[in-house]
Amino acid sequence: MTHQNSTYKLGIVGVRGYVGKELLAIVEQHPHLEIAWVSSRQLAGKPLSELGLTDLLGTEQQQILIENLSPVQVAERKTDIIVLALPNGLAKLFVDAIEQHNNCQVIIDLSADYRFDSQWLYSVPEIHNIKQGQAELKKPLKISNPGCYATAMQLAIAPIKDLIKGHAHCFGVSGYSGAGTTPSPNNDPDNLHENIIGYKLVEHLHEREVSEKLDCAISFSPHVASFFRGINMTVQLRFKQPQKPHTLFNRFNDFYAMHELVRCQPEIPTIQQVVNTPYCVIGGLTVSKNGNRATIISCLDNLLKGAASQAIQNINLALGFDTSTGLTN
Ligand SMILES: NC(=O)C1=CN([C@@H]2O[C@H](COP(=O)(O)OP(=O)(O)OC[C@H]3O[C@@H](n4cnc5c(N)ncnc54)[C@H](OP(=O)(O)O)[C@@H]3O)[C@@H](O)[C@H]2O)C=CC1
Ligand SMILES: CC(=O)N[C@@H](CCC(=O)OP(=O)(O)O)C(=O)O
Repeated sequence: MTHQNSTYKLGIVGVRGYVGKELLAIVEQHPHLEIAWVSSRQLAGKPLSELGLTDLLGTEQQQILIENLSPVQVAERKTDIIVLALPNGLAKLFVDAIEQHNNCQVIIDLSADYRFDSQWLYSVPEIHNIKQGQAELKKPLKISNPGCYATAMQLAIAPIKDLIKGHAHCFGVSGYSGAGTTPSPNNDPDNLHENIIGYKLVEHLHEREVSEKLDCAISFSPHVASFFRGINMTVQLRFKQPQKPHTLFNRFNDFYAMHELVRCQPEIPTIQQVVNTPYCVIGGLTVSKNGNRATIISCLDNLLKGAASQAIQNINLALGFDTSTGLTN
């Protein structure tokens, strides 16, 4: 039974990473969540203060030691919620152990490993419905958190997907934190200096993710640029029937009216508007004179609405809290 004054214990595997660290910062401010343990191989034995969140952590919390926990050690701890913030391909070892020990209510995986697995809930909370309090019904409730680009695309397309003819064409530009902390050409400062680089120009995993989850054909070309965080997603659409700008704009306003973390505006949104926030801003809707085509832009912070704050939205819903609990002041 969920109580509005309950506190749930949460553990993070992969706390050194960009997303793990954002999660820790949110949990520290959340009224119903508290950190039970955090795991990182490289930072094992170091105090939490090593992560540099000193404004958020009390003096005692700063001294909590980061551990290097094996899958079995993670599973043995009695923890209400376990968040896996690991690179793709590593979750299964942890998931198998957690399921065997049956000590936790919710597992949430940030990677792409379970996005197409019918045993897992996939949820952009404004589009796919996690029923409030669902964690009580199934133990553990397994949630696969959507990808960052995939979230930006789905939020920009969902309200008008039934009007679209052919593919929606999506041109995404991400900050280099999207490529994680493991060195690669896509997060190499020299490579990115004064630069923007396209990659996986067809068949990026998020192309399939959006086409399947939204049941709407899309094509997607990702790019990475020299800024650290944020995604700008420009979506070009053709319509089955000519459309008027105000009809389309009203669709967006109506679709997101009850969802405070998605904002619609006439102006073109920018990454500066969303960085360090849990919001997605959709705007700049421009329709051709004949009404046959339009372009729209969505912007979000890849580490927050694209990952950590969206995970918290899903955890909130699973536990029976309002989706934005702990994310807005
Ligand atoms: N960055 C982004 O914008 C987004 C990322 N995601 C997904 O979230 C997940 C985390 O991403 P991100 O934080 O960027 O990744 P990082 O590369 O920044 O961090 C990865 C984390 O996993 C740990 N780790 C790496 N290898 C292993 C291993 N073999 N065993 C145990 N722990 C390991 C690392 O810590 P240590 O080496 O100390 O153990 C680190 O804490 C990824 O699956 C990513 O695809 C999803 C949406 C957006
Ligand atoms: C700039 C950059 O490299 N971005 C990453 C997206 C990160 C993400 O959303 O990860 P998963 O969906 O794989 O969990 C990429 O294109 O793979």
